[in-house]
Amino acid sequence: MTLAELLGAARRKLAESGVEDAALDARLLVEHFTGTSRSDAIARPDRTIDPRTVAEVEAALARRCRGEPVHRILGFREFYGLRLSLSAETLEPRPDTEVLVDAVLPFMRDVASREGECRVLDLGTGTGAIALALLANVPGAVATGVDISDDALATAARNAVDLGLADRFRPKKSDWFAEISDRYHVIASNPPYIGSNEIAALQKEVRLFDPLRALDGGDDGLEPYRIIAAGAASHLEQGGLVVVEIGSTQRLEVGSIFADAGFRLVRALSDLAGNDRVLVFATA
Ligand SMILES: C[S@@+](CC[C@H](N)C(=O)[O-])C[C@H]1O[C@@H](n2cnc3c(N)ncnc32)[C@H](O)[C@@H]1O
Repeated sequence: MTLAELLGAARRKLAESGVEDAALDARLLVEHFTGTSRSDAIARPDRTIDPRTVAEVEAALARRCRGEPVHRILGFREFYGLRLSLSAETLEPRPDTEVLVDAVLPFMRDVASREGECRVLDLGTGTGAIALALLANVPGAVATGVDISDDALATAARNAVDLGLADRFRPKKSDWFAEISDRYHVIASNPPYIGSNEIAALQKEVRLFDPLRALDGGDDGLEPYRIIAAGAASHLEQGGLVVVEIGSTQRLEVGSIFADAGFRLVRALSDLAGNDRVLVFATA
C-alpha cells in the first residue's frame, strides 16, 4: 500500500465512523506510525508502507473509531509548544489552559528579575503542563508540581527530564496543600471542576479517557476551589498571585469563594472561544 492510499483509506474510515476531525486525525495517526511528515505525503505519495506498519495504523484507527482521543493513541500532546507524554492518570492538557500560563508569565518574569528567583506551586499538576510551560519561559523560576496520583507525578517528572527542566521541577505527592509547607510567589491550579452528576453527560472522549480524578470537582464542581482558597494565604509570599482555571459558568461562584477567603480579583481572562476561563487573585 502507498502512503497516499493509506492516508485516503484512514480519512475515509474515520469520516464514516463520524469522527469530527477525520482528516486531521487520520494525518496525525498515519504520520506517527509511518514516521513520515506532511511534506512526505506531498513529495513522495507513492512511497510503499510495509504491511506491519499498515496493521499498526489500522489498529490505531480502530481505537479512534471507538472514541479514544487521537493524542491518547499517540501518547503525547503539545502544550505551550512543549511535547508532553500522557499516561493513564493524566488529563490531556487543553489549549484553553495556555491562557493561564499567559496570565502569570509577565508577573513571574518581574519577580525573577527583582528577587533572582520565582517560586511556583502547581496544584494538580497532571502531566506537569502548567509548571513546565512556566519553567520553560522563565529561566529564574522553580516549581513544585503537586498531585494525588503517583502515575501523574511519574509522568510529570519524566516530562521535566525530557524537556531539560528537571533541575527546576520538584514533583510532590500531596492532597492539595496537605504536605506543602513552603511559600510561593505564584500558586497556580487547573483543578477538577466538573460537578459529579455532570460527568455522565460529558463527551465520551473526555468521560471514558480522561481520568475521573482529573474531572470530578465534587457535588457542585467547586470543592477544590474551596480547599485551594482556604490554604492559599498561608502558602503565598507577600504580593504573590493565585491563578486558577475555571469552568465557563463558575466565575461568580469561584470569585466569591476567594473573596470570602480574603482575596481580591485582579484579572479575569477568557479562553479562545470567549468563555470565562482564568481568574487571577491577590490578597485583599
Ligand atoms: C484538571 S487536571 C489538571 C492537570 C494539569 N494541571 C493540566 O492543566 O493539564 C486536575 C489534576 O488534579 C489532580 N488532583 C485531583 N485531586 C487532587 C488532590 N486532592 N490533591 C492534589 N491533586 C489532585 C488530578 O490527579 C489531576 O492531575
